Amino acid sequence: MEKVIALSAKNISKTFEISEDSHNTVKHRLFNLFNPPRKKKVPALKMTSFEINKGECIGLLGRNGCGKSTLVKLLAGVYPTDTGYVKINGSTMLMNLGVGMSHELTARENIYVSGSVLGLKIKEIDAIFDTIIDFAELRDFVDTKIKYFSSGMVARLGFSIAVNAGADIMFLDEIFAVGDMKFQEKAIKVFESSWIEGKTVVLVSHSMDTIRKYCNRSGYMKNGEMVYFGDTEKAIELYMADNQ
Ligand SMILES: Nc1ncnc2c1ncn2[C@@H]1O[C@H](COP(=O)(O)OP(=O)(O)OP(=O)(O)O)[C@@H](O)[C@H]1O
Repeated sequence: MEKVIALSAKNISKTFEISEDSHNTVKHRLFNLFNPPRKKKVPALKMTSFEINKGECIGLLGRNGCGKSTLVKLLAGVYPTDTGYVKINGSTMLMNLGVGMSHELTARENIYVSGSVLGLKIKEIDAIFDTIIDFAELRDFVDTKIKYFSSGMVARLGFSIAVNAGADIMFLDEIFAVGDMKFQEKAIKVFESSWIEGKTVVLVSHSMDTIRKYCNRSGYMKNGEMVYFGDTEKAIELYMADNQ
């Protein structure tokens, strides 16, 4: 079968500038009038390029803070890149714990907003609305603002929207940590039975079993750098060596 490119990242990078000392009280500000807060640059993603083919499931591995979430946010267009560009062929959706949800809106409103962002028409959202609510097991909370939800409930709603309204390219950041054990089993079942087929997936996970099971290629990152992008077993080997 001919390969179709779903996503191509060319020379992308991202550096954050953070203030080391916030000086946020009046006293602090007065005493530090001539001593402004120090800025620190965090190179969260150093220059990298790669391509992902349609239908591939790509794993992203690396220790805490190595830049995995920053990379998926750049690919999904949540952050602009400092350099280079990301070319996307299809609709995208980023899923992690609660991202993209507005806490001032109810579950119902969030479903309509997320569905519209994914390009669905109101009628199309109407058609999948009940399935989303039932899968998330949130029937009693349809018209409750999600700021009153537990983090697991928000995550379940996000997962259910992603499963039922899903985009062509899915960025899944530690999704199997969503909800309680019963929900996790359900999430894995739906991921395996229907979802992974035909979708392009970028999967961030600290679970080697998950990466090994689903990903044909993987990226291994260290200190903001994509050290390796290719065979999953090799990426796992490098990650394991980094954890010694
Ligand atoms: N919005 C932000 N503003 C400033 N610094 C940030 C921001 N987001 C991430 N960083 C920094 O960028 C670096 C990479 O963070 P990132 O969240 O991408 O790592 P990660 O590999 O996803 O980590 P984890 O496995 O813990 O989720 C870290 O040093 C982090 O402190």
